Amino acid sequence: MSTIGNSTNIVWHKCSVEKCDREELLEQRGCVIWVTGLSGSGKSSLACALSRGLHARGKLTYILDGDNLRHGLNRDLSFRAEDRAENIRRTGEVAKLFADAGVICIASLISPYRKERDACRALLAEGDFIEVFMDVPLHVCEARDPKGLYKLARAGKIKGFTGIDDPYEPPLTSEIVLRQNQGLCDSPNDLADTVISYLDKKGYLKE
Ligand SMILES: Nc1ncnc2c1ncn2[C@@H]1O[C@H](COP(=O)(O)OS(=O)(=O)O)[C@@H](OP(=O)(O)O)[C@H]1O
Ligand SMILES: Nc1ncnc2c1ncn2[C@@H]1O[C@H](COP(=O)(O)OP(=O)(O)O)[C@@H](O)[C@H]1O
Repeated sequence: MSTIGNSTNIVWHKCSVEKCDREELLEQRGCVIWVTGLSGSGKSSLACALSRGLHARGKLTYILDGDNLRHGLNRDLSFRAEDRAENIRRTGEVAKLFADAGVICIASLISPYRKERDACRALLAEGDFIEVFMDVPLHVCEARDPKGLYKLARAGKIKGFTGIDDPYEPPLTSEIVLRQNQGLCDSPNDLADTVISYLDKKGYLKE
């Protein structure tokens, strides 16, 4: 018997069908691709391009997008530091379940805090958490501003907006860093190809 969090007297129930069996069926390895970066850095665009690219190769993916999760699972959470931390924790746990199902799970959230991202990494086996840092400067994200949120934040109409008056802690040791090249950004499809090549090289797309 054990105590985990607030649950007491709970015992893990193991099934004879395991992750490796599901992976054999799917002909791929389950993992989490964690896409982090400022609002407007291209996380959702990359996630979609990646999902499309992998789908075309016959690989099963699922996207956990911050904005979308806040419509359901995380609808009770605000953008206060502790709620962002809980947002990331929950998403990390869900992503872990998808990876255990054998799915290539793409989580795209601002996830501004290093500590919480690293805690999500720690939930997965070595190598199964692949952090992708959208290293796009604030001024580029702000110029894009597709939802007009930076404008509102600059006008003081949104408080605690990441990059303006709320922190973003860039990753120090991401598996993949996607940044502009001589002031130009590759297209989402080209960026997705970089991630797909990484997955291929690491054996996550085994036929
Ligand atoms: N205060 C504040 N700060 C940052 N972002 C804000 C805020 N308020 C609303 N939004 C919109 O919410 C989207 C980010 O949600 P996330 O769940 O990814 O954020 S976090 O990981 O909990 O920090 C984010 O979406 P993206 O632009 O796709 O990143 C914003 O559109
Ligand atoms: N690689 C890219 N190059 C140029 N513009 C991009 C790129 N990726 C996304 N965008 C544009 O930037 C804006 C924000 O993209 P989005 O994927 O919604 O970012 P995020 O999910 O990080 O907020 C959108 O207008 C999108 O069309």
